[in-house]
Amino acid sequence: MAQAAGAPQPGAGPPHVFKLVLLGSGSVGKSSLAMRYVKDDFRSILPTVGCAFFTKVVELGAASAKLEIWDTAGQEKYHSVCHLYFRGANAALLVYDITSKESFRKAQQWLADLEKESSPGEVVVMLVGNKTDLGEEREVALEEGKEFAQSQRLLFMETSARANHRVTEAFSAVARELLRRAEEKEQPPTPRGGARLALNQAPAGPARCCAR
Ligand SMILES: Nc1nc2c(ncn2[C@@H]2O[C@H](COP(=O)(O)OP(=O)(O)OP(=O)(O)O)[C@@H](O)[C@H]2O)c(=O)[nH]1
Repeated sequence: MAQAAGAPQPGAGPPHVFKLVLLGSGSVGKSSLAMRYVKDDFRSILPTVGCAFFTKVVELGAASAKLEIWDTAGQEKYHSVCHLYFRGANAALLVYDITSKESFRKAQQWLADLEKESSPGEVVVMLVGNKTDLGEEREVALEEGKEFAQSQRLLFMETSARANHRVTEAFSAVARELLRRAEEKEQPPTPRGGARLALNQAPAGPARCCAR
């Protein structure tokens, strides 16, 4: 009998559930990225008040992950409230607008705030430069984003929610890294006390940059 689309494979466990927060200044496109990813839609959205919530199951080969996506308000007046949403986050998309140097500077502050609320390396963070469709107004060079991400050992990608450029790739790359860490945690300890990466340890080697 044909299996319903999206039904779990026999023997596969329930999907891992991960909390992912979208962080960044007002108007950088956090809600638009979430809307594009979850509903494949782009439309004018009012500024977020507090937080919006979406879920999406990502199929990655034999494994699947359920992302609980928390879209936080970027406007300064909501800043203090946003800290509440950081708690228990497994991943963060740290979004800036490539046409706004200020939003890039603020992303660095958001990272510092996130680090205050979590142990080092505990959260998978991807730096996202959004609005690549506005290339002519670009204020933040691709290299600047890449270099900052590398220096902080973050994943990195440039996207356009409007043009649907690399949005799914960004969320999928984060989900893949979350699953990789979860599977690593589930592995039995290696014999003879061999070295194994701690769950909260970033993988060795340079940060994986996915920018185009
Ligand atoms: N050109 C272009 N505009 C975008 C893109 N993503 C978002 N926008 C526009 O940027 C504006 C802000 O988008 P939002 O998604 O509301 O931004 P936000 O970061 O969620 O804003 P807050 O809710 O205030 O934190 C809207 O006018 C969007 O249509 C993009 O990739 N390209």
